Amino acid sequence: MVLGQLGSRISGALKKLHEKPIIDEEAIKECMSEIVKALLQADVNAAYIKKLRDQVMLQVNLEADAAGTNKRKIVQRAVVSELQKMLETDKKPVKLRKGKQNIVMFVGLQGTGKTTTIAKYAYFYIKKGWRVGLVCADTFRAGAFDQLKQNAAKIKAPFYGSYTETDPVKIANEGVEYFRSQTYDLIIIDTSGRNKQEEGLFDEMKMLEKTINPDEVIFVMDSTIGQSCFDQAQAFKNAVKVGSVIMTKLDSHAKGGGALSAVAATQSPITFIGTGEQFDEFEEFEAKSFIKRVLGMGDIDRLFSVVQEAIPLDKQPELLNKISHGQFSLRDMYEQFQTVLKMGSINSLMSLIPGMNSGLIEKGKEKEGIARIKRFMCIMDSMNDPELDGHKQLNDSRIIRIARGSGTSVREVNILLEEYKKFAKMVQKMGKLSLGKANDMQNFMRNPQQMMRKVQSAVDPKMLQQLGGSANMMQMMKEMSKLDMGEMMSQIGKNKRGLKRK
Ligand SMILES: Nc1nc2c(ncn2[C@@H]2O[C@H](COP(=O)(O)OP(=O)(O)OP(=O)(O)O)[C@@H](O)[C@H]2O)c(=O)[nH]1
Repeated sequence: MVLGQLGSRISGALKKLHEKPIIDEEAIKECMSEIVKALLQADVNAAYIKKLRDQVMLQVNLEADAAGTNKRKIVQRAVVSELQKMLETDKKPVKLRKGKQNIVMFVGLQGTGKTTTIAKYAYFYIKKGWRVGLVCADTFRAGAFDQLKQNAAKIKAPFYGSYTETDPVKIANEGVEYFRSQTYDLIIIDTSGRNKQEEGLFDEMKMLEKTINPDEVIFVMDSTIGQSCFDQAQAFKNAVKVGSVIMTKLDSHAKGGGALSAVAATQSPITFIGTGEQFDEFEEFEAKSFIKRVLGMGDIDRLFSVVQEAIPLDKQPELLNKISHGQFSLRDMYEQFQTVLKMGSINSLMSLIPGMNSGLIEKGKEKEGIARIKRFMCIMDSMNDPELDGHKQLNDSRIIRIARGSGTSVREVNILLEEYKKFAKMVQKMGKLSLGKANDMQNFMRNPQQMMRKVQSAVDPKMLQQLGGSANMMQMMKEMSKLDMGEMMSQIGKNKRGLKRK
């Protein structure tokens, strides 16, 4: 999780407060002083920190007199709410609509990660089924054309640009017209950057904005400069109609907290954050969810919507039914792999679960895992229907043929079949425990210890270890058991209705 260090220091200070036998003024001051230090180190503006501290103390003093109020809870609630306020803006970003030809222009200085971010942003919409076209109107930097073209090829998006044309306005116009005529949902324009803010850049941005009249202008900001983001964001905002901001490189620097709060202070809504160099290292930003995740409090609402978006609504009952009967074919495994790939980063998914350590799977290992899943899927693409549905066993000659057809090796096909057997066995055991039935999920929440023992006997020890061991699973279940089931179920209902509308 981005800003993990800041989050663990704040949650550590709150935890220490929870452990104190008496919560007096001194204990609260001590807790707040640790939080203040952590925020200062993340480069958050001192005036903001002072406001946050004063507001928390005010809340404690106001509410503590009411009978039965728990000071620990008041402090925690006030800290979360003040951090949230610090990252929120009243202004809402433009909502793009599929089916409408949305034109989005990206602006930002050189090296901030603009071109990479464009590919991430396009990929985000392509995964949702949108038709996205990319236009390179950066005629300033020599390598810009090739870089965007290569990125476009990687995400399988069409690209428009010219090696020889030097007028960015002309290219942008032609590119927009080209994708418009082909009824694309989203047309993204990459524009030039400069090493520093200068009039030449702003004049070019203004000309482009006037000519192509974009629905949205997105400013890409490098978060590693911390608080200085304020001046830069303000300068771009004054030059063109910046509707929203994407912050990059939040994975790589301690100053991220300062950068986020500084941009929010310009009243520009932050819509996404970049958390790595890969195209799926990109997260939607929503202040409350972000704060809860940074503090290890999870975000169950978002977890439900992510899972439900990934598993099609009509497939959900079918899947539960199959698991509860212990059935699992190679085709089911293929579909599960598809779901995992659609859900994006496993680590960011983990951070949505309360109490779950989001850095559980090392970064490099996660990528290896995804590459392996993709190879397994290639192998399964070379199988025929009876083999995928478990109606026909694979003999040696078929295994050799499948390995050749998928460009893999016999050894890899055998590894896949071994993995499949382990999965199928686990599903069979889960079926016997009826873990898949919805009402048993409630027992799961109510009596985590008993259910934990059942899970331990069903889950492959290696997989359990990957999830942080049984102690971590236990903690996660305890946290989940604290949640209000009624609220969770109603949330599922809400999300289902939302999905049906699409
Ligand atoms: N760690 C990390 N690196 C990133 C992120 N986003 C982009 N980068 C890297 O930042 C560097 C600069 O990114 P580019 O996309 O080339 O920068 P740019 O802003 O398009 O540059 P110009 O086209 O010159 O304006 C590249 O090495 C990217 O891989 C991020 O979220 N995290």
